[in-house]
This record gives sequence, C-alpha cells and structure tokens, in this order.
Amino acid sequence: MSAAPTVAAVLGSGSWGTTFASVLADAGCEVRLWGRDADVADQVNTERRNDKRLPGIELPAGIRATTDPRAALDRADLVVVAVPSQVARATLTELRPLVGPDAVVVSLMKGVELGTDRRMSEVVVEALGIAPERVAVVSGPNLAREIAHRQPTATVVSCIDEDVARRVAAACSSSYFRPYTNTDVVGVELCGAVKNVIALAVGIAQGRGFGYNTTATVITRGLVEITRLGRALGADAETFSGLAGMGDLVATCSSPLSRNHTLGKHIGQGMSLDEAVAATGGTAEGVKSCRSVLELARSTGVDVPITAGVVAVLHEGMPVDEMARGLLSRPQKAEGLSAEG
Ligand SMILES: NC(=O)c1ccc[n+]([C@@H]2O[C@H](COP(=O)([O-])OP(=O)(O)OC[C@H]3O[C@@H](n4cnc5c(N)ncnc54)[C@H](O)[C@@H]3O)[C@@H](O)[C@H]2O)c1
Ligand SMILES: O=P(O)(O)OC[C@H](O)CO
Repeated sequence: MSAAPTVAAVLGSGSWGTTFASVLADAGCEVRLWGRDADVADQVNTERRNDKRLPGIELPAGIRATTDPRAALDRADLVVVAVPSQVARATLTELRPLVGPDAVVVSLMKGVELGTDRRMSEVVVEALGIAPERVAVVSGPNLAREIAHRQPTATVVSCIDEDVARRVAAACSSSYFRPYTNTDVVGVELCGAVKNVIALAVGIAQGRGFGYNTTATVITRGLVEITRLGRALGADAETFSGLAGMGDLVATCSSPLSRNHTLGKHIGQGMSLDEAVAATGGTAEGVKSCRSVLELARSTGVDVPITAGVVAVLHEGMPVDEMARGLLSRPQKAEGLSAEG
C-alpha cells in the first residue's frame, strides 16, 4: 500500500462486503467490488443499490462492481476479503495469481475454518502464499446495516505490523467509522469468531423464553470463555475488554440484525437447524464455526461449556432444556478465568 489514494478490491458482495466498500469509498478510496452475482453487480453500477443484501440503502458513488476478478484486482493495493469463512481458502487459492505482490490483504471474516481450525488470517496467508505482515483483520461492533446507514461506530484494525494496521485504518476512516489499531491479531480474530457462538447461545436462551438475567449470564460467562481460549492461544488480555471483544459481543448478542442471534432464537423457539438457517438468510458463521472453536479449545485444553452446549444443540440433537440443565449443574467453582468452565 502506497501513500497515494488507495485502490481497493473488495471480494464478496454480501452485506458486509458491500457495506465496507461503501466505507472505503466514503473514505476516499477507489473501490472495486467483486462478487459472483451479476444481478448484484449490475444493480450496484446502475442504481447504486444492493437490494439483495442491503434493501433500501443508497450506496456512495465511487464503487465499481464486477463479476470479473481480474478487473477487480488490477492495480489494487488493498484487497479486502468478505466471503463466508468456510469458502475463503478455495476463493483465495483461485484468485492468488491476480493479487499484486505488494498488496495488503484485509480479512473481514469472523470464523474459524472447519477441519483445520485455522483463523481467517492464517487461511489468507496460506492460500495466497504471503507474509503475515501483509495481512490485517478488521473486527468490532460492526452490524453492516447500521454502518450502511452511516450510523457511527468504531472498530479494530489489527496486524502484526503496526504500520500496516495504521495504513489500513487511514484507508477506511470516515466521519461515521472510527478504526483503532492493535497488533493482537490472534485476540481480535478469536473475539470475532467466538462471539458468534455466544450470540447463538443468547438467542437460544431468549427463544426459549428466558429473560435478562439469563442473557447477562451467558454474555458474561461467554466473555470469560472467549478470554480463556484467547489467553491460552497467546492473545493480549486487553483485547477482550475492547471493541473487538466486549464491544462486538454486546452488539451481536443484543441486536435483531445479527444473523447468529436471530438464528439462535429460532432454534430456541423450536425450529430445526435447517429451518432456522432458511429463515435467517445470510451467513451465520457461528453455525459452522462452533465446531471448529470447540475443537480448537479441546486441543488447547480449555473448557468452553457454552460453546459445547451450542454444538450439542445445533449438531447433536440435544434439547435446549438439557443444555440449560447441563450448564447449571456443573460443579461449583470460584468465578474467574481459570482453565475450567
Ligand atoms: N453482515 C455483517 O454485519 C458483518 C459484520 C462484520 C463481519 N461480518 C463477516 O463478514 C463475512 C461475510 O459476511 P456477510 O455478512 O457479507 O455475508 P452475506 O451472507 O451477506 O454475503 C456473503 C457473500 O459471499 C458470497 N459467496 C458465498 N459463497 C461464495 C464463494 N464460494 N465464492 C465467492 N463468493 C461467495 C455470497 O454470494 C454473498 O454475496 C462473514 O465472515 C461475517 O461474519 C459480517
Ligand atoms: O449478523 P452477524 O451475527 O454475523 O453479526 C454481524 C457482525 O459480526 C456484528 O459485528
């Protein structure tokens, strides 16, 4: 990334890809938005809208949408990845020859890869064959629809090279979007992925009819779960009380705009997983990532009882009431961050 105005390619024209393209355009970048859907690209170019993912929202001028990855990535010094986590590796492997040798790559994705338990920045590094210093992640309380309406929010841009994090932050900073920087990529990514699982648990509890005490308990103990896993994997303690941690957890567990929260609610109200996925629309990353998060925790020796409960309900047929009973009947312990749940 040079100091000159940034040429950005956003890969994925879903709700967050389209919204982040708008943020970048409002911040002064030249933006190309790549997606597979020709109707979406046509509508972005002719009407400045993406009604499929952001109905009723006018997009800024300065976004050029295309289904041609070559056109999107030509001369791009910032490459932003916003496809569902489980297709990131295949998508990037295919596009690898088109990514410029000096481009900075930014992951917006909040998931952990099934089968490998890799975080998304690790997938980017492996699929594109680039140094981790060229890979940044963006994560925070960032519900796409609110940002597309230009409502104020903040986020964290994280990269192990602090200078790269600063340059990415400068490229996406605007009157309504305030990026902070840090170098704790592990912590920021774990926060983003695991909060989706906790939001599923909160949704399940609310769908079952439980009230604010249960919600607050799951959020609080969920943050302990995220922190415990993150600390065991080398993350900084501070990250968990910041925007990517507490901030995003609160936003996702509170908002009906969250697909994970909403899907959990459907499950709590008695829908099957297939019905809930169909009713929710969009990508609820926690549905798949709950399994990889559980694997990661088990391989690290960290107890994650809420995540285990979500996996059991979503993928192993455990009734919601049994999950609740299981969580509440565990042995008494002192409150805190010890390795046990
Ligand atoms: N929506 C939000 O508020 C939000 C905010 C922050 C982070 N995120 C994260 O951003 C990522 C993308 O989420 P989203 O909300 O944009 O999802 P979305 O479901 O709105 O869009 C996903 C897009 O990826 C496309 N896609 C699916 N499979 C593909 C493939 N094989 N190749 C290329 N494109 C493919 C879909 O066509 C769609 O356009 C997720 O990891 C999510 O957790 C979302
Ligand atoms: O809609 P969700 O559940 O993917 O959540 C969206 C964002 O991650 C909130 O920051």
